[in-house]
Amino acid sequence: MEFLTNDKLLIVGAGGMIGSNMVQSALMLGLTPNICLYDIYEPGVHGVYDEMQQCAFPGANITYTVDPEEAFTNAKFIISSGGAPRKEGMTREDLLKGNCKIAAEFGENIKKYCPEVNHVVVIFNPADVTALTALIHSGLKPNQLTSLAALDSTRLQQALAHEFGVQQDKVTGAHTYGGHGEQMAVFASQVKIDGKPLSEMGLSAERWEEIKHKTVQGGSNIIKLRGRSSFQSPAYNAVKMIEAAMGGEPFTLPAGCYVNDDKLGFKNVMMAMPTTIDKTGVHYSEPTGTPEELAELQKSYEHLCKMRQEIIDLDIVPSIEAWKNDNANL
Ligand SMILES: NC(=O)c1ccc[n+]([C@@H]2O[C@H](COP(=O)([O-])OP(=O)(O)OC[C@H]3O[C@@H](n4cnc5c(N)ncnc54)[C@H](O)[C@@H]3O)[C@@H](O)[C@H]2O)c1
Repeated sequence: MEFLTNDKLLIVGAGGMIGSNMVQSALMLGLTPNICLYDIYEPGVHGVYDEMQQCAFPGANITYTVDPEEAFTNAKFIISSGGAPRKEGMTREDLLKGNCKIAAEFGENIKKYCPEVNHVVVIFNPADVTALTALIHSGLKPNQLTSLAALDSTRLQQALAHEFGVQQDKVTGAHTYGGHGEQMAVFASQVKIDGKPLSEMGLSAERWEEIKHKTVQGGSNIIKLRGRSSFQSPAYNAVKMIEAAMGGEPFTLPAGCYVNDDKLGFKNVMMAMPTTIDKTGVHYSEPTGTPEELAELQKSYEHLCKMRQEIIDLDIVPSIEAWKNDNANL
C-alpha cells in the first residue's frame, strides 16, 4: 500500500469513538503506516489496537500504549480527541474545566517529548479553548496547531442542500466562523447554490433563521438521534486536516486557528476563520460578510474571550501577558 508519509502519527484518545474511527480513516486514506494509539484507558485502546490489526491493512505498523513518553516521543503529527464528550442536555462549554486541564497536560507532553512535531489537531471540546490551552503549554508556533471546527460548516451545507434539493457539494461557501459552540457566527452572504448566490434563491428570513438554528444545534441533534456525541464526521474531517498538513490535498473548510490580529481586532484567541491547511501549516484570511454577520462574529469572539478568562481564573493558563513564558512563539 502507498502511504503519503512514513512519519509517526499519534492518535490521542484512540480508545474512544472518534479516536478509533480516526485510526481506521487514516489507514484507509493511506496517510502513514506508523500510527501510535494512546489513551489512559488500557482495555479500550487495547481493544481498538486488536480490531485495527484484525483489519489487516497491508504495510500497517500500529502500536498502542498508555505511557505518554512512549506515545509522544518522535510523533510528527498528532490528533487528539482524548477528553470527555458531552451528553444529552450539556453544552460544549459544560466540559470546559475538566477538558482544559487535560489540554494543559497534553500541551506539556508535546513540549517535553516531541517539540519537533509538525502539526497538531485538537478535537475535544470546547475545542477552541482546549486548543488554545494546548497551544500555550506546547510551545508550538501558532500555525502548527489547529482545532476541528469544520462540522458546523458541513452541517450548514447539509441543511441548505436539503432545503434546495441539490447535491451537497453544489452548496459552496457555507461557512461558520468564530467559536465552535452555541455562539458560532453563521455566514450566508458567500453561499452559492449550484453557482447561484443564496440571496437570489428566494429563501425567507424566517426559514434562514431555522436553518441557522439547525446548524448550531447540529451536534445536539446527533446526540438525540444516536444517544451519543457525533464521532464519524469529526473523525473523518480531523484526519483530512492532518492529511493536508502531511502534504496531501489542502484542507479548506474553516479550521480553528490562533488569531492575534490588531487589524481585525481579534486578540489572543483560537477561533474558526477562513483557513487553508497545507504542508506549511494553517493560514487564515479575513472573513468577508455583511455588517450583521461581522457583528455576530464579534459576539462570538467576545464569548471566546469570556471562556479564555475562565481558564485564566482557574489557573489552567497564566494571564495573557505571561503566555510568552510558556510559549515564546505567542
Ligand atoms: N470539535 C468537534 O467538532 C467535536 C465533535 C464531536 C465530539 N467532539 C469532542 O471530542 C471528544 C471525544 O469524543 P468521543 O466521542 O471520542 O469520546 P469517547 O469518550 O468515546 O472517547 C474519549 C477517549 O479519550 C480518552 N481520554 C480521556 N482523558 C484522556 C487523557 N487525559 N489522555 C488520553 N486519553 C484520554 C478516554 O479514555 C476515551 O477513550 C469529546 O470532548 C467531544 O465533545 C468534538
